[in-house]
Amino acid sequence: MTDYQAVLDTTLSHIQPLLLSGKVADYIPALAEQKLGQFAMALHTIDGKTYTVGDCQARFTVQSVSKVMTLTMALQRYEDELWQRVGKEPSGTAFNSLTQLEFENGIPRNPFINAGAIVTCDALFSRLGAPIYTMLEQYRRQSGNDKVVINKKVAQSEFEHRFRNAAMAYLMKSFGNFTNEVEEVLWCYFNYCAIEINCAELARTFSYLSNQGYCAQSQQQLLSAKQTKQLNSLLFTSGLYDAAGDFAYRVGMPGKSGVSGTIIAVVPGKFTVAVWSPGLDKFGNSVAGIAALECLSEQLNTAIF
Ligand SMILES: NC(=O)CC[C@H](N)C(=O)O
Repeated sequence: MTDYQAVLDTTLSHIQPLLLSGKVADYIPALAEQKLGQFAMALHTIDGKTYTVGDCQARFTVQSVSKVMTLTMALQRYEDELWQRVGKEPSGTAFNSLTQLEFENGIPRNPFINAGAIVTCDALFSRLGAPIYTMLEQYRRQSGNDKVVINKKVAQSEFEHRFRNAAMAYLMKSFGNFTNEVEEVLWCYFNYCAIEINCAELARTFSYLSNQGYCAQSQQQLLSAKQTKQLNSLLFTSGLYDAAGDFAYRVGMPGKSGVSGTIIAVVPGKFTVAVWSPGLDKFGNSVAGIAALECLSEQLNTAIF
């Protein structure tokens, strides 16, 4: 039996020298208030045990990790139609790039870059009566904490500085790839990004990715085993934007990062792990977070390959 606690403890001592590396995201003023030097990591096994290290009480916003849940909820409601509106290919560009979107006629490369998540949000928006509340409730159920909230200050700050994301959404609208009111969908997207959680809750929330689509916490089959395999494959190729290849090489797991400094990663059939440390590299990925996952993967020797 693997001693996951020992693995996490070793990981923490390994990444200590990196805790002040990188820069906090400053293009969203409310996120710029995060302090360097913080770290938390939690691993949730498919038999329901959670192991933690670092400051697992600390709460942070999920940011782009929300894109995984948005896609999950959209896949519950759409079949192939969704893939007419968003692709499955790695983008090789920054998460907020506009150029490729113009060249490719308003069809984003994949659901894990901003344009792709925003169009997926638009699709979901068309199918939900109360899209923000429904999403929040889903996090509450899956995380096991019915007090999970949206950080309204972050949501508001993102909305006030929405220009790039708004440009993407309007560009998609101009190509006929947007159904609802742009501003309403953006507000919904920012609220999804601003859901506030801690590492242990986050690992539990995404435990279905390691458990063939089944969330034991909420007792829901969120996706079929096949859909889960497909989603993990897309995360592997595109979850870390234009650093997906480097992450695949170093960590060897499907993963998704967010600009709050969080990353989730999955070993199917074993566990989901969540890490958080706010210092980001130039791609917008947590420096200590990637190093921690690399260290974890080396110790366990259970990457998927
Ligand atoms: N990479 C990210 O985490 C980006 C999410 C952020 N809310 C944005 O839209 O810019």
